[in-house]
Amino acid sequence: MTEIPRVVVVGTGLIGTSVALALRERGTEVLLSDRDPAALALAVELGAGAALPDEAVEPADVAVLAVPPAAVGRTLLEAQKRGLARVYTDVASVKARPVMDAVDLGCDLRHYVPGHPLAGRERSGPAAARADLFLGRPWALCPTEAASAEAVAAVEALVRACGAELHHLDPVEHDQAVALVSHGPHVAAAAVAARLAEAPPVALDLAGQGVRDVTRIAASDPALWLDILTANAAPVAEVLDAVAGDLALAAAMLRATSSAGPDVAEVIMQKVGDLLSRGNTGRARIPGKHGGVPSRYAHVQVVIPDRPGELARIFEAAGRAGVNIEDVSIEHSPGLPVGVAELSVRPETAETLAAALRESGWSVPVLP
Ligand SMILES: NC(=O)C1=CN([C@@H]2O[C@H](COP(=O)(O)OP(=O)(O)OC[C@H]3O[C@@H](n4cnc5c(N)ncnc54)[C@H](O)[C@@H]3O)[C@@H](O)[C@H]2O)C=CC1
Ligand SMILES: O=C(O)C(=O)Cc1ccc(O)cc1
Repeated sequence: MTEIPRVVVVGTGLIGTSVALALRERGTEVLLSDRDPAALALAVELGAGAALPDEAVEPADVAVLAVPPAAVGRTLLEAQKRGLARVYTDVASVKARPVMDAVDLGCDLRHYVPGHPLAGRERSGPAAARADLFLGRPWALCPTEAASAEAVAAVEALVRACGAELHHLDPVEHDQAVALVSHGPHVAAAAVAARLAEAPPVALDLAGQGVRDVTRIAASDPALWLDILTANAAPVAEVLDAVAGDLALAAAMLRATSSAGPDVAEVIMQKVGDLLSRGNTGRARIPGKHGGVPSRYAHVQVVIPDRPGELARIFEAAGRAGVNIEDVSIEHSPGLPVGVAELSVRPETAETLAAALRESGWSVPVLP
């Protein structure tokens, strides 16, 4: 029997639907609600749970509010008025503002445990949801002093059921931390990606993995991120000032070196070298860099020629081998004759798939 038999999820976008899918796998009964009927219908179709009826329901163990930060306070108030659950949590990327809103609106703080999973994607909506999104990822809980021990324990059980790692922080400390590790980097990624908006095709054709890595999160929903940045403005501004300072110094040094003699140029460039070295140090301090994020799937990489129908043929070959493809991503640079498809499959089927694809003529690197 699962520790949390019944959960309500309000907001069936990327995060709400991912939470619901993760809990469904553990046998939790999930009721779903969203003001957007299409988002709700798709989440239900994906197997994330059943639609919350309009009439009164037996209170769930926990209600997860997975709506944008500015909507958390009001959504909490409405959910508590309806008596949707015994305990409430949210997943918003900022914590101090939603807590303040909840206080100002007179919400019941004893049964509210603010939370934030540090896992997500650059895509929104239920279609992007994944049951394994939170596996091994940090999930911050920021209970106020008013929160009851039982409420905290219930939300802790929900976080563990999603496979995430618990971190307890104060809301203000949380917001400063995420300014550094999430919100500041987001704006920096957007600034780098914005350079490409008007870049000539000849430059874009040369884009490799580096620029893709640095700009991936720049593809995120601007409306959601405006909400996040508005709610965490001062801490993010501080991080951006520091990044801008480093960039301005690097630009000044690069400009100076082009007109300096070789000896002076070497001294000037040392400043840029210092920044690159500090970058190495900072990057090395990110936990989990060796193990990466745990995933329940094995990943089979296939080199695919850039011609119509190639993916369909791979799927057919996988089907003939009796292997179900759980997910697929493609790395492909326009103009290059080949790309790499990464097929996510259950680990016990990876060798079968690799062998079947090799037999049909595809190049499949040896599995790790
Ligand atoms: N996108 C990400 O990678 C992450 C997002 N978060 C947080 O999770 C929350 C949800 O974000 P996503 O799932 O990415 O967004 P999303 O846009 O995919 O989903 C949000 C859903 O909430 C619904 N919604 C909006 N206002 C509502 C309201 N007042 N009442 C009921 N439903 C409402 C929308 O219709 C939408 O279906 C946000 O607070 C965000 O800060 C947390 C971690 C990661
Ligand atoms: O896409 C990613 O890798 C992210 O890290 C996304 C993300 C966005 C917002 C959050 O509050 C937490 C994580």
